[in-house]
Amino acid sequence: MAEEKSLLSDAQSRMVDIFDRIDVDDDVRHQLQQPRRIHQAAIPVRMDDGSLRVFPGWRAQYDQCRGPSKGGIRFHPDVDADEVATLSFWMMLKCAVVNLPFGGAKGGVQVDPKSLSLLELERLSRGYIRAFYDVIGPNLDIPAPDVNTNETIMGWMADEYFEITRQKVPDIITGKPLTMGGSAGRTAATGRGALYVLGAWAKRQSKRPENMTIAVQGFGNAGYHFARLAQEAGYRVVAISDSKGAIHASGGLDPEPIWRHKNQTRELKGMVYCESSVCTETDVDQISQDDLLALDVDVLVLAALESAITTGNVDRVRAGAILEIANGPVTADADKSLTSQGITVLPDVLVNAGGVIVSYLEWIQNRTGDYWPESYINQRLAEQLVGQAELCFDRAEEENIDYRVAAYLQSVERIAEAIASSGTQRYFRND
Ligand SMILES: NC(=O)C1=CN([C@@H]2O[C@H](COP(=O)(O)OP(=O)(O)OC[C@H]3O[C@@H](n4cnc5c(N)ncnc54)[C@H](O)[C@@H]3O)[C@@H](O)[C@H]2O)C=CC1
Ligand SMILES: O=C(O)CCC(=O)C(=O)O
Repeated sequence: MAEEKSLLSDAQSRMVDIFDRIDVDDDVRHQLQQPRRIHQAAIPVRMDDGSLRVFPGWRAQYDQCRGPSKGGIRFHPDVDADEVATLSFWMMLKCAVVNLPFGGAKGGVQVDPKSLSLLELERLSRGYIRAFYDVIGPNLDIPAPDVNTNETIMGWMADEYFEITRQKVPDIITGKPLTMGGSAGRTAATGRGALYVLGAWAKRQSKRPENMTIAVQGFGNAGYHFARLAQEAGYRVVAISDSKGAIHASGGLDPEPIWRHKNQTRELKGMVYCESSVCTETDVDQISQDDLLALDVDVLVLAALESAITTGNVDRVRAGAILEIANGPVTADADKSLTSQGITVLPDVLVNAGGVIVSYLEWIQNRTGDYWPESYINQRLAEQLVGQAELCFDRAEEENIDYRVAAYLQSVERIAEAIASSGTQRYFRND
């Protein structure tokens, strides 16, 4: 079955159509078929009880032809080399689609971070940098947060890098705490950017936020900030899920108190759902996570993990459009099915690029020492992301192609140009 392929082959299968549509040199095709490097390490961690555990970790660098590679670090029990490589491939496409001077990378550790104490988590984070400090760098490969990592972890990692290299180089990692050179606006940037892309698309469709309902799968950094800002912008957020369960209220949910409650109890259930007049507790139903994906809403937001929609559940989707905040939440075969059902998909490489755009702004601030207020960051984010999204939307309309194909074309054309500019002999030196 197609969906038993590795994640990377599934992701790569979308490139066939792209290469058929543009005149790309064979060298480029070959170069984009696999990551340039995947570094792997065993990361030893002394546990609080004195025992030693060793966690496998990876850093994949897909391509660096447009600049140093960029991408987050994920802590999750399912992380493996295939997943990290695939995420680095999507990072490469993402940075190019929004025209950042970066290639693509991603890192990960196979671990359940919820089973670690805070000190164990810090030792693991520092261990990751000890394992990979010589293959990352401000001009080489710049990590950032991803699933189950956050600004605290980026702070520990940056500090470990400073200790090893004896250099205060804040541009080594983005998504850091403000006190260590982090950028205003980075924490909410992925959700905010996704809202900007949704808004630009909705405007083209003459749809108004007040008339649109939204269900959000995944209530972490990206999903929460998206839901909060969407509600503020007038959209009605009617359902939210996380890894433990899902809640639904047709009158609308209030993301902020739900987030506070979740942070205190780690659960979505049993809380005061609304502080505003959106709904009362009795209006809220507990539903299954699968049922959230089948809700009849205007926009289904996928903000959890890869392969949320597969050929196994795609027929249940009733939303008018899908907003992909997660990386790779729809498999290639499921994507074809959505297109044939007439369901619009706003693709991950564009929708979730707000995070890396603000990471880029953080990197610039670190390199210049000139720090900017959040209002200016959000303005730059909007200009860069919406500007590039409009180019994709225009192309999709002009060429009658879906948004993912338009985004991939925009990206691959830029990458191919950079590869061409690097010359044809760089892999053939006798060194
Ligand atoms: N944090 C960032 O800046 C960026 C994140 N992304 C992508 O967005 C997605 C989410 O990332 P973050 O919010 O940072 O991670 P996070 O770790 O903060 O949150 C992930 C959320 O997904 C939920 N989840 C996991 N499995 C689920 C399931 N089966 N059903 C429903 N919910 C489930 C978790 O409970 C958690 O609420 C990932 O695909 C990530 O790669 C993309 C661009 C940037
Ligand atoms: O902020 C960054 O550099 C990368 C964020 C990330 O991992 C992603 O966009 O998937």
